[in-house]
Amino acid sequence: MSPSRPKSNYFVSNSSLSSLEYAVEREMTSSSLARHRRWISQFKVAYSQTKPFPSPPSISSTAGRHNADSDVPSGPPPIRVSLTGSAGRGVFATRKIGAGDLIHTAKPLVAHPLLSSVHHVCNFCLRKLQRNANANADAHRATFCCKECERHSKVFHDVEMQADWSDFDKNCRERGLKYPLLVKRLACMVISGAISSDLLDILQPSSLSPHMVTELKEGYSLLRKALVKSSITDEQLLFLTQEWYTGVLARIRINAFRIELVGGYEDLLSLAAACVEAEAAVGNAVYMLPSFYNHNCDPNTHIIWINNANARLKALRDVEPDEELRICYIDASMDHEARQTLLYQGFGFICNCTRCSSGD
Ligand SMILES: C[S@@+](CC[C@H](N)C(=O)[O-])C[C@H]1O[C@@H](n2cnc3c(N)ncnc32)[C@H](O)[C@@H]1O
Repeated sequence: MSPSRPKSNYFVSNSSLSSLEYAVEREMTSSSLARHRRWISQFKVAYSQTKPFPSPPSISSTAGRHNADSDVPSGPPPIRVSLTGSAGRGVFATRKIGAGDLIHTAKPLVAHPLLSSVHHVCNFCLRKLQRNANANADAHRATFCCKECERHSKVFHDVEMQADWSDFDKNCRERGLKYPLLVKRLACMVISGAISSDLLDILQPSSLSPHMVTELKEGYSLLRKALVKSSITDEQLLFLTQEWYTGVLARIRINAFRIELVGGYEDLLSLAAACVEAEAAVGNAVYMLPSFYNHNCDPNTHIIWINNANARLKALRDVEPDEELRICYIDASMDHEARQTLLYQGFGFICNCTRCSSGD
């Protein structure tokens, strides 16, 4: 998604699913429920077929002092997904939530490091590596922060390793594209049998400009070529049509999060440096539940990443039961006109939040 959302399942826990499903069902009329049954069942598929990022290994002083999962509340998250009046589906509080409370965590459906970060972060969870991967090591070998991430990455890594991605990556690098990398990873996950090719269908797609469609055709052709040249069979590639590629990219564009880690003191310093020097992000990821959060320029919720791509949704102020939880997709410090332009060009809507309505 560019402009990137606050610069993102594997998901919440399994136990949360039943309560989420219950909350969704309770809110829907029978006809809208029928329409949404498909995505409810896809929640189940995704929950059962994808593995969550593992808990971080023991925290070292250089990796930061926070344990991203240490204060994860137990039990189902206090939210439900239902239709809003004017912004499609949204996430609502089911009870009072206090300012600063952790609402829920979410693990990526798919994550990928930026090409400039591949040797600096874990190829699975995007955790910063203690030391950069050995520059002399095989440039094609992915790096992982721990054995567990290496094991979990089997859902895409074995397939990724069979193909030569140099042309595909070169195209992304030259054009500054990051979302095709997520599509490539998803395609490898489908080929390995870890996910179904329609996993992202429940997410809202963005519309694509003619320029994007042209760019996309090239990305599709390079992806297909790389896989066809490898030992992947024609049968395994049946799903990989241009229509599939376009549908996935259109959903990623509007639902992906740009991940900036705020681990420890060192990360804070590098973030500060990145503000003036270069890219602060380490990668991009798509989640399920966080994709249903709508935008507000004065949000009551925010999403943060501490040590890795596991997202944490936190309340910024007290939230009442049934109040919609909204995050800010863009840099809220921009002026009114810049925010409106970015939201319209990136997400296709005109923001009429209280702040925008007052011209602030
Ligand atoms: C990430 S999705 C959010 C979930 C989405 N409403 C759904 O039904 O899946 C982003 C899309 O939601 C809608 N949206 C989000 N915030 C909005 C807002 N403040 N006003 C109008 N539409 C909004 C826009 O269509 C936007 O492209």
